[in-house]
Amino acid sequence: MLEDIKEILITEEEIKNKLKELGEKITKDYRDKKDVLLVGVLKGAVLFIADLIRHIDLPVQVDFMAVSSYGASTESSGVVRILKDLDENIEGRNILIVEDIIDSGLTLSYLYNMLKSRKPASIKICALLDKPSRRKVKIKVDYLGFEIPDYFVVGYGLDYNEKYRNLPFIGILKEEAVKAAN
Ligand SMILES: O=P(O)(O)OC[C@H]1O[C@H](OP(=O)(O)OP(=O)(O)O)[C@H](O)[C@@H]1O
Ligand code: HPA
Ligand SMILES: [Mg+2]
Repeated sequence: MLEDIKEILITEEEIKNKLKELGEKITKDYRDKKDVLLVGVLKGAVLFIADLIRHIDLPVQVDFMAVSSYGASTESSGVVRILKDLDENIEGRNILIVEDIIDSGLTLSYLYNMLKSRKPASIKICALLDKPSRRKVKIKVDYLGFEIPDYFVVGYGLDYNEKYRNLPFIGILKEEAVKAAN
């Protein structure tokens, strides 16, 4: 796996420090809110949400949605497929969507609008990575880890063709590795 990585963009240590910062900010902002539900977006956000909730000092609940739009490509198909919906009703609840990356923005824009139509009390977005140079639709991010340049990145939950999710850092994939998998 490591031989397919061109460069480490964000180290394990940098991720750890950022999560602490984000968790503290979320704890402060949501202190007076009741019924806070974190919605993790599978599969990419699994590592992020698992580590982030350990830094949130509030009685939050967690649910997941599974969506997929990339498949075995480095370009979004533009079609967001819902593979698993939330288990619970979100009407009147305070929703924080937790995503690993905002690239074209198509996934989050779709999810945000869909969840908003279910009448939550509030809805905000927390994303570990933002690649603004590739944006196709406007997204307002409330909590952001890192802004990154236009590279296809893997690790810490992010995959290419379902591989590399278990790397502990965020790395740039070598172009040969992209070709080899196709
Ligand atoms: O802003 P966008 O261009 O829509 O890209 C971001 C989305 O793409 C990836 O998901 P993917 O479809 O690869 O599913 P996965 O999380 O299961 O890997 C990523 O985890 C985000 O959900
Ligand atoms: O750079 C990326 N890496 C992995 N998955 C992604 N989904 C959107 N952008 C990316
Ligand atoms: Mg993916």
